[in-house]
Parts: sequence; structure tokens; C-alpha cells
Amino acid sequence: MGLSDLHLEVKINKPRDVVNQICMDAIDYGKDHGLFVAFSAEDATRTELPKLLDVYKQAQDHGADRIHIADTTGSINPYATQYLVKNIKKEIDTEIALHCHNDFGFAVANSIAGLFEGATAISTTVNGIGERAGNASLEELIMSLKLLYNKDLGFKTEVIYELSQLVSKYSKIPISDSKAIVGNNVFRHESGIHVDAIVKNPLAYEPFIPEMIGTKRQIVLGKHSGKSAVIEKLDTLNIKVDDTQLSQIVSLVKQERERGEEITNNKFDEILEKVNIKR
Ligand SMILES: CC(=O)SCCNC(=O)CCNC(=O)[C@H](O)C(C)(C)COP(=O)(O)OP(=O)(O)OC[C@H]1O[C@@H](n2cnc3c(N)ncnc32)[C@H](O)[C@@H]1OP(=O)(O)O
Ligand SMILES: O=C(O)CCC(=O)C(=O)O
Repeated sequence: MGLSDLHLEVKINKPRDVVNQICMDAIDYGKDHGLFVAFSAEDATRTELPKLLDVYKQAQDHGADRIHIADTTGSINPYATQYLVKNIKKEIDTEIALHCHNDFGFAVANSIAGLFEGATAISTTVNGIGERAGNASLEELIMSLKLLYNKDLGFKTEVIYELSQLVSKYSKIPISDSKAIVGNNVFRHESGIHVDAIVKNPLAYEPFIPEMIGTKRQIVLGKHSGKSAVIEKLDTLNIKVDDTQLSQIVSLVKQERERGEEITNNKFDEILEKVNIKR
């Protein structure tokens, strides 16, 4: 139920005590029917704390199994989330969940901040899909808890990429190339200095190896490429070149990309022909 003053006015247009009673009746109904009842205060992060605590206490007294803090407009930040959860936890024993939207890009950070203060459940969605800017992304939460906070939730991370692709395919919601964890560019490298280091040790420019989520690294040739990237490409084709040919290939790759041409396998073959290398 939307419990900020704004939601009461715009959506229900009834006094707070009447609306609270509707919520309690719903909780009673659920409990009378043997259900697990999670009571969510929508727009909780724009509801004055005493009003929020009051309704959560009532929900607890009516036997709610979990209370939800819904950051309906994604407007809270991690520090405020910590403050909010800490103060609710002082007064409420019931399990606390967070439902965070991503309007300012904080959904996962806010969820983690809440977990730090004792929240125990998080609403997530694959690829972060959801109303407007979406909700906390499952894959971002799993991987950041595992790798940045050493908290393994026990998920098989190696199926994350496949799951993300499946959800995108069936929901028909494309994944942005730069989407954290599962975006197409996340393990894609072009800049010469990066590629040189990646070839020696991928962790120089990757926080974790792509196989961990079931995907692969891509090294692409473009206007930022240097010799290492071209050598890497030639190695995959089993082609050896001398230093002069290598320099010629690197500058042709840059020129072609500058002209707007993607360096596909065919384009790379054309470049090799120009420097008299046969495949
Ligand atoms: C927490 C969340 O917000 S999750 C996302 C919300 N979920 C959904 O919207 C589920 C999908 N929605 C639907 O299928 C439809 O909106 C229905 C069946 C729920 C309602 O359909 P309709 O009766 O046509 O109403 P409509 O879609 O216009 O919604 C407005 C009505 O919902 C009421 N409403 C809003 N919040 C609540 C609530 N928490 N409890 C009860 N009624 C509510 C409004 O007061 C308004 O009632 P009114 O028409 O008497 O003024
Ligand atoms: O708390 C929930 O589970 C749902 C709340 C919600 O969808 C919202 O307020 O954005």
C-alpha cells in the first residue's frame, strides 16, 4: 500500500488510519488462510519515519512475516538506506526486505546498504528489468556480494549470462551494451594498452574472468588497437609476420576503422592481402 502523504492523497484519497486498517485487514486475511504475508509500504522512502514505524509495528502485531521497505521512486541513497533500516530494526523484530528501484542508478548499492544493517531479503530482477529504470539487478547483486563482499549466496554463477540472454529474448527487452556484468561490452577490449596487458593477465583490466558468468572475452580491432591486439588476432589465424608487415597491418586497421569500417574477419583478410599476406 502506498503510505506516503502523496500516495494517500493521489491514489487512495482516504485518511491514513483508514488505509492502515485496510492493510491490517488484508494481513489478517492472509494469516487466517495460512499464507506467508509480506507487508509492503510503497513509497516508504518518502514517508515520514514515525508514520512508517507506526504501520510496520501494527503489521508486526497482526502477524506479518516480513515487512518491505519499497523505494518506489528510487530516490534514496545508500547512507540514507542504512539510517532507515537501522532505525526500523531498533523497533521491529520482523524480517526486513528491500524493494529498490533504479531511477538514480542506486538500486543495487541501496540493497547492499540495507543488507549491512540487517535486512535479509532483496527484490531483484534478471537484467534489472522493471518499471521505468528498473529494479535491483539479480546478477549485479550476486556478483558484487560474492566478489566485493565475500558473501556467496550459492547461485551457479556460470549460468548468469545464459539466463540474462534468455530473459532478454523472451521479454523482448534488449540489454544495453554497457549493462554491468552481462552487457556485450563488459569483456570486450579494444584499446592497445589494455589489450597488451589483457593478453598477459586478463585481471589487469577485468574484475573477474568472463567464464565465471558463462561468457567469453572478445578482443576487437579498431582505431585504438596496437601491435599486441594484431599479434593476438594473427595468432588465432596461425599467421607469422615480420615487424614491417605488423606495423603496416596496425596502421591499416586504424585507417579502416577511422573510415567507419568494422574490422570483421573479411575486412581483416582484405588488410592482409594489401600487405601481401596470404591465408
Ligand atoms: C506495489 C506495486 O505498485 S506493484 C505494481 C502494481 N500492480 C499492478 O498495477 C497490477 C496490475 N494492475 C491491474 O491489473 C489493474 O490496475 C487492477 C486490476 C489492479 C485495477 O484495475 P482497475 O480497477 O481498472 O483500476 P486502475 O488500474 O485504474 O487503478 C486505479 C485504482 O486502484 C486503486 N488502488 C491503488 N492502490 C491500491 C491499493 N494498494 N489497494 C487497493 N486499491 C488501490 C486506486 O485507488 C484506484 O481506484 P478507483 O478506480 O476506485 O479510483
Ligand atoms: O515492496 C514490494 O514488493 C513492491 C513495491 C513496489 O513495487 C514499489 O513500490 O515500487
